[in-house]
Amino acid sequence: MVATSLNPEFLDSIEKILPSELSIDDFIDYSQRPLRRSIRVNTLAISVTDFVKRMQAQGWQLQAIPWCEQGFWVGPEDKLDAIGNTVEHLAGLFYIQEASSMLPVTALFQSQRQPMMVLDMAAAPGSKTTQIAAQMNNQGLLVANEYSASRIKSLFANCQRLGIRNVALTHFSANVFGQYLPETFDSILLDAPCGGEGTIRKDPRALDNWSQAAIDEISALQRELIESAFQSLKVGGELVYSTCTLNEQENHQVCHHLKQRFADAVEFVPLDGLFDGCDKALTEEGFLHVWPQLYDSEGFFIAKIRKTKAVDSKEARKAKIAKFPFQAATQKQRATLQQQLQPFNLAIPDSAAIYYRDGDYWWFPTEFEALIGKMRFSRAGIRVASEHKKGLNLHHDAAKALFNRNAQAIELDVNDAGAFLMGRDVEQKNSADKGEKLVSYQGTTLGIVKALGKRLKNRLPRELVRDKISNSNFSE
Ligand SMILES: C[S@@+](CC[C@H](N)C(=O)[O-])C[C@H]1O[C@@H](n2cnc3c(N)ncnc32)[C@H](O)[C@@H]1O
Repeated sequence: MVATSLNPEFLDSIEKILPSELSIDDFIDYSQRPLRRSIRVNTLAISVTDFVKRMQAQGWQLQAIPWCEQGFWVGPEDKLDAIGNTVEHLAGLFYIQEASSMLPVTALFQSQRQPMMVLDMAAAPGSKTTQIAAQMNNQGLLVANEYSASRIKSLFANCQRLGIRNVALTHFSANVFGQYLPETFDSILLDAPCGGEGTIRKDPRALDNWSQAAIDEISALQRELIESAFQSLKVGGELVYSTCTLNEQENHQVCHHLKQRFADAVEFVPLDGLFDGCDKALTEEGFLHVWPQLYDSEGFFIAKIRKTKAVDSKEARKAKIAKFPFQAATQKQRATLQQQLQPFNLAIPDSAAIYYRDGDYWWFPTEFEALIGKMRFSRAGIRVASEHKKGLNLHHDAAKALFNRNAQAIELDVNDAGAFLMGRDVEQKNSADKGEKLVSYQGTTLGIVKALGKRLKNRLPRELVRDKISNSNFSE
C-alpha cells in the first residue's frame, strides 16, 4: 500500500470490499487528489447552449459530464476562482454541484416519466432538489424535507436563487412520511444522511473519526428512512436511494433490508444503460457503486427501486396541525394581482392556486392543495406580491420565478448588475422611469427596483445581498 495519512482503519475496511479489478493504491491516490470543479446549468433560467456560449466567451472551458445533460466540469483551474460570486451564479444560471452527486436525479428521471408528486426526503442544501425542480420544469409538486433547522435556510435560499416555484418545504425527521402521507408520491429521492466516506477528496480529515459503531448507528436510521420512503410511494412509483458513502452496510444492505421487509413489492430497477461507461460501477443487483477512481469524482452509491404492490404501512397517523392560515383568493383579488403583473408582461395561469394571508398573495403548486391539513409545511410555492398603502408590491421570488423572455425589464450592464447584487442603488443617467421595475442582466432577471427617474432604488431582499462579486469582466 502507498504511504498515506488517511485513517488506517477506514482503509482496511475499504480493502475488504474493493472489487478485485480495482486497486487500493489507486483508491488512495484519487482520494488525495483535489476534486475537479463541476457545475449544473439551471435550465429554468437559461438553455444549456446559451449558457455554454456565454461562459466560453468569458474564458471558461466546459467539459460535458456523461451522466447529466446539464452538467459540466469547469476550468481552467488556475484562472477561475470564486465562481460562486459571479453575477451568473448569483442570478441563478448555474448550481455548483459535484459531478457524481448529479447521478441520483438522472436515475430518478431515467424512464422519461413526468412525475407530478415528488418527495426529496433529506434535501439540504438543495443540489438535488434544484436539479429535480428543473427536471419537472417547475410543474407539479416537489416536497423538499430537511431535518436540520440551520440547513433548511440554505435549502430555501438555493431554491429562491434558482427561481423555483413548485417546492413545498417541510422540517421533520423523514421517518414520518410513511405515516403522514402513505402512498402519495410518484417518485421519491432518499439521499440519506450517511458516513460520507465518498467525500474525502473535499475534506481529507473527514474520516479521522471513522468508526464501525458510527456506521451501525447511521445504517439503523437509513433502514428506518427507506421503509418510510417506500410506504409513502404510490404503487408503480419509483424510489432512488443514494449516499455519498462507500461501505455496503449503509448502501446495498439498506436496500436488501427493504426487500426483506416488503418482499415482492420491492423490485430493484437495474441502472445499466444510464450512461456510457456506467457498467464499470454496476453491481450484480443493478445498483451503481461509484469508486472515486472510476470517473475521477467523489464516491457515491445509487439504487433505484420500484413499488409493485401496496404494502402494510405502520398505522397511518394524522399529523396534529393548526388550522390552515391561508384563504383562497377571491376573483377580485386574483384580478387585482393579474393587473399588477401586466406592466411587467408577467402572468400567472388562470388555474393557479392563489392564496391570501395577512396582505400577502401566494401561488401554491396546484398539487399542494391535496396535502393541506395532512402535514405541517414550513413554506409552499412563492410569495407573489404584498399589499401596501397604494396597491401591491411585486415580490422578488415572483420576479425570479415568473420571468420569461418577453418580460419588461431594465437591462443592466455588468457593473450595474454587480452593484445591484451588492445591494446598491443604480444610477441611470438618461432615464425618466418611475415606479416598480424589473432589472435584468443579459436577459436574466436579477430582481426588482423602484425607479425614481435617474436612480433605481435597490429592492433586493437583504439576505440575498453579497459583499463581493467576482466576474472576469466585472470591475468595481
Ligand atoms: C446527504 S445530505 C443531503 C444532501 C442533499 N440531498 C443535496 O443534494 O444537497 C443528508 C441530509 O439529511 C439530513 N438529515 C439528517 N437526519 C435526517 C432525518 N432523520 N430526516 C431527514 N433528513 C435528515 C442532514 O441534515 C443532511 O442535510
